[in-house]
Amino acid sequence: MSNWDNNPVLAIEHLTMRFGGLVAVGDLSFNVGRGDITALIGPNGAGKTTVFNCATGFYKPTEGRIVMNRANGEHYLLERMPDFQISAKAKVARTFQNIRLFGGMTLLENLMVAQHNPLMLASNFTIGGVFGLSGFKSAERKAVDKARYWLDKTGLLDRADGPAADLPYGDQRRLEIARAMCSGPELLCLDEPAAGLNPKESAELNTLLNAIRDEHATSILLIEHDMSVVMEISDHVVVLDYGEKISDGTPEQVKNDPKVIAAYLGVPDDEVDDVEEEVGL
Ligand SMILES: Nc1ncnc2c1ncn2[C@@H]1O[C@H](COP(=O)(O)OP(=O)(O)OP(=O)(O)O)[C@@H](O)[C@H]1O
Repeated sequence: MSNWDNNPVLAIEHLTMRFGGLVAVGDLSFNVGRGDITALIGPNGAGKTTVFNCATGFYKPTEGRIVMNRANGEHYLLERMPDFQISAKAKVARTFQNIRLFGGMTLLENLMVAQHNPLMLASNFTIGGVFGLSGFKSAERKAVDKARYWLDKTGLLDRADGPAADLPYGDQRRLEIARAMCSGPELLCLDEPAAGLNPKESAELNTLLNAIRDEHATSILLIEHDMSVVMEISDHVVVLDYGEKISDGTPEQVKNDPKVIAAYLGVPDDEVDDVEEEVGL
């Protein structure tokens, strides 16, 4: 039995999301294995971002359940939780397809904002911070250390005090990942992390994601169009087309699935062999 069936960190169960008459996601079920890198792939408009938006509290699904199984044995039904609790309690963090950093803030400040919840608690909701109580000071020191750790891990430490908006695109993408990691997630959801990266940056991203999985007990669910990234680092691949799952398995299984090839080439299943021969696959 596969790790994702045996030990799921996230279970998507019969998820449906309708926008008026449009079914963006229809009766979708799949698991994300604990400790796996899982890729959610599919042609444009297949429903990938909608799944992310449902799992991270941006959309309330029309139907279905999304269950987060934390390592401490707690279970959370994400479709019932507001987004700030999904991050704080269920320990799910995400990045966006279009980068959303605070451009006018420094890199370090961006990572401190991500730790707002523990800092607010340590400050007794501001009072402790204003009077400089020791509990707050120690929490603040820990938050700075954590921010510096992730800046180092993402190769951005030497720019810690510069504005985020001045970073090149690839660095901004890594800063978004560092910011998400500062919230201590057990599941990290990445929406097209390799988009716009050059081959060297893509290879560095692969190393970073492997390190996050292996050294920080964080499972990863990513949406990605770059097949070199997907095939190289994923343990598990789920393929969507028109809001439905058409394939689910190891990268090798999915790569050779005629339904997947047909969806990507935009041809019916029974014409796949002919088209493959034509394009030299
Ligand atoms: N807020 C919304 N209101 C109406 N329709 C939406 C909304 N969000 C998504 N859709 C529609 O749902 C379908 C799935 O979109 P979604 O963005 O989830 O696809 P995707 O697989 O992430 O695509 P891409 O790879 O292009 O990012 C599309 O037809 C899209 O137009």
